[in-house]
Amino acid sequence: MTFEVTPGWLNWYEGPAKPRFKVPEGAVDAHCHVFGPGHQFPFAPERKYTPCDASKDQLFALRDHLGFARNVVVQATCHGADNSAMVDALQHSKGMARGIATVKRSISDAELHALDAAEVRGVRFNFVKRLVDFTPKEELMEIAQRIAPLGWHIVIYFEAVDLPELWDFFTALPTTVVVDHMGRPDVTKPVDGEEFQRFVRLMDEHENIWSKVSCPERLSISGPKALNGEQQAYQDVVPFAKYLVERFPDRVLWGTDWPHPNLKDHMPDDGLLVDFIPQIAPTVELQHKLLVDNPMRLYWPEEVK
Ligand SMILES: O=C(O)/C=C(\CC(=O)C(=O)O)C(=O)O
Repeated sequence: MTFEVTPGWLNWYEGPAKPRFKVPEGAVDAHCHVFGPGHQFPFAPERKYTPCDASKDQLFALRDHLGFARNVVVQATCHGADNSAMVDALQHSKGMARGIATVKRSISDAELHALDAAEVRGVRFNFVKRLVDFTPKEELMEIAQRIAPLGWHIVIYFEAVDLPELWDFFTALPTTVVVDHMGRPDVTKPVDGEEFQRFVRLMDEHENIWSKVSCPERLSISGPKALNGEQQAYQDVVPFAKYLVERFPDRVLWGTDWPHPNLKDHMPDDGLLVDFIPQIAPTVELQHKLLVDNPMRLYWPEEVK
């Protein structure tokens, strides 16, 4: 099957810079995706966008180029609940990738166990309205109850304005909960303002809630963009991510978000995105927790003594 990309689609950046920041040995890119290739792993009929292809081999080449050791491959909504492209990536990673799946209530126990055997370690619940149709919360809670005994966790994606309405559901989840992209704060509002502090309170009051301090390129309004060698990219996002890294050093994760679906303005140079990390994790100790200790504890606990 061949697919036409969504009009205006930006392809991922080819030939990224070699990062100046050397990530610690064993670093994990804890948020990235694979798309297709569409002829091998067709995109889902219910998808809200059609991306360009972004294969596992291209993902692993980027991992090596950036100096990372491992990936967490997150099921993207363009593949719906057909996890086969993501699972194929895990199976070709030589144990260096783990996955987050999307599942429906109708999934059988045998299918869940097959995903577990393929090194999936969690499910993603997406509440971003432009990306998915609505799923009733009782269905999601039923899925949560079924995956909890596997030792899996739940990744949630939502926008900051929706947190009040989702709060009770999130805080009732029975597993570790990982929030994508800091709950998508509006970075034109202050760090100590009501909206971001609501998110901080969520993490303060609930020790099972973690955050990815990822996606400055998606959240930034004023830039500058991670292009053309820029070493001080996305200044408006730095205070938000740094705040979380310093306040919750043991519950933060970082990922490239390659291949950066649905960006409209520019496609970042992934090498320069890696150079963003020391801005938000200024010490060697914080960098090691963010890039190695925390993701290893969550995704490869059997390797952590
Ligand atoms: O890549 C991300 O994390 C963010 C996405 C895409 C997405 O979540 C998906 O398709 O599943 C976005 O904001 O468009």
